[in-house]
Amino acid sequence: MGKVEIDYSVYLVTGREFLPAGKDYYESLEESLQGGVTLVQIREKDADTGEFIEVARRSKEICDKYNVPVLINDRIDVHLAVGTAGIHIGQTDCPLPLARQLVGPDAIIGISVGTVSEAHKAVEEGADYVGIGAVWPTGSKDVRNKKMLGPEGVGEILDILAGTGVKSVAIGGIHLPNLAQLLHSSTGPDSTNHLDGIAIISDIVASQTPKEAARGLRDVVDSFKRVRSSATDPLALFSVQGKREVSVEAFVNGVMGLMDVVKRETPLVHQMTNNVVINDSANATLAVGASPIMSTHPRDVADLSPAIGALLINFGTISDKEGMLVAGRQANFNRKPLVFDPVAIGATSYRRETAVDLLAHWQPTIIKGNAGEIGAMAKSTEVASRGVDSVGSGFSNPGAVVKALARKRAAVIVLTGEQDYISDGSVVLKTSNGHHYLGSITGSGCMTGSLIGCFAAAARLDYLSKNKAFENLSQLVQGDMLLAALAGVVVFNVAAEVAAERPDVKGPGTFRAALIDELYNLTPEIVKKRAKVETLS
Ligand SMILES: Cc1ncc(COP(=O)(O)OP(=O)(O)O)c(N)n1
Ligand SMILES: Cc1ncsc1CCOP(=O)(O)O
Repeated sequence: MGKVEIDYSVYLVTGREFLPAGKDYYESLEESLQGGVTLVQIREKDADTGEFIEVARRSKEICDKYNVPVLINDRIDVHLAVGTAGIHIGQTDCPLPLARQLVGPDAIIGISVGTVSEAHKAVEEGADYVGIGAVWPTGSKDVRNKKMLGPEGVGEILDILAGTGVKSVAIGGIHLPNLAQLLHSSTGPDSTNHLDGIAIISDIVASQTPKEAARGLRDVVDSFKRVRSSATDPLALFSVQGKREVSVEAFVNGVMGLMDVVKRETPLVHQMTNNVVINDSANATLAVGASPIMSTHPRDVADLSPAIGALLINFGTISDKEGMLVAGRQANFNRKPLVFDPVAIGATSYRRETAVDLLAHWQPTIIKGNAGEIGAMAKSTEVASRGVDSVGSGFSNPGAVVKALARKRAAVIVLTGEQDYISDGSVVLKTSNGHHYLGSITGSGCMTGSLIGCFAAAARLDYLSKNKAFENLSQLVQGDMLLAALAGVVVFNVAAEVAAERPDVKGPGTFRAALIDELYNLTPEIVKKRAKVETLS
């Protein structure tokens, strides 16, 4: 007979105890199938054997109408009694080799894994698929004593599965707002090694409208898979109008265009930044024509999210972690660009842990840092940091570092320094503007982050004014975020050059004031004349 062909895209794990009041289980199951659930696991934690068999039998009848296979949680006897496609077992259930003997070669066996070594064992023992989790906290299972994997942990397990033929779903705390983040951030750098699907209890079962809930999840998974299988643009993290022209002229023209858009649209740029630079960042934002809002309270940032053009999270003084968690999640949910500036991330273990925690909860669109910060993000030992500064001579091949990190993180990476390197994982740009005074004032990197936020907001608005919203539902944001990052870097550095040349600028103090003036006075034509941009790939 052979194994049943399984589509793991949206895998419903049932749970009668999570149904909303008054909702019938079988009705909910059928609606979720109509919404696009591709696989169902019957999970009955409190039912007697007879009741479990009856629920599984009736559930299978409904699933058969939609050609959707059924698996049984834990209970091999129920699987055999009902004749389902297979079973799902946990680490403390019947050992996989014994389960295989009992169910035979054609049954599907899935096993839960939460560590790399469990994944290795699952591969060796011939699992058909693994359920990787828990990704995030969940109310549907007691996982309090287990380490939450986050998307990065899921990615580490996916690396083990590469080339083995073992399929994968992630489980635990997955909902529509964090789904695109999970899919992108768990994917390996070569873009082929991604989740086959997601396993869901509450987002579907606890919904009054399971059909819509399942449909929403399925649309995102489908578009993610479509984009990932496209040979032309495997990353496709954000939308660019038409095919990108990779030429210096096109990029500089694009920067000029975004300068106009910021002035015209005056986007609101929410900045959670450190208290050393807050005033300079707000003034730099105003100077280019955008509007800053520097709010930090978790309740306030959640309310703000729908209204903002972009969010900047700069954790220089890390005092607002709760607010940063909420703001980032909301930005992902509302599909607003999120610029992450992991200031001095390599300097302390608290900073590293905070970054890991933040990145487990939201997906940045653009990550900006100096060599020490990007080195820490890339887990490179080539460049170390001391406080907020980098030490050492820098990366031997900075272009390769930003490109690899962009692919790994599914984000645009900006490496600032004497030369700046920017990549979306496909194109690498190098810019060489700026002035040494920038190293003599505090907050120049932070202001660059703020401006990247302004241009990211503009890029999104520009895209939305010319295109339909979200044709590709797995994309995190719309608009050309590589261009936005370039604009932030070039505009800031060109303004610094112009400011430094002024006769009234005598040193860092006068330079700082002149910098804001020159950001304010900067025209696209000046940028065109002065921009030193190269394409490296
Ligand atoms: C697809 C999928 N992945 C993981 C689990 C969890 O299984 P287990 O660890 O056995 O815990 P229980 O579900 O039995 O509580 C799952 N059920 N499905
Ligand atoms: C069964 C299970 N195993 C790990 S997390 C989990 C619960 C998933 O439920 P939800 O989708 O509601 O978070």
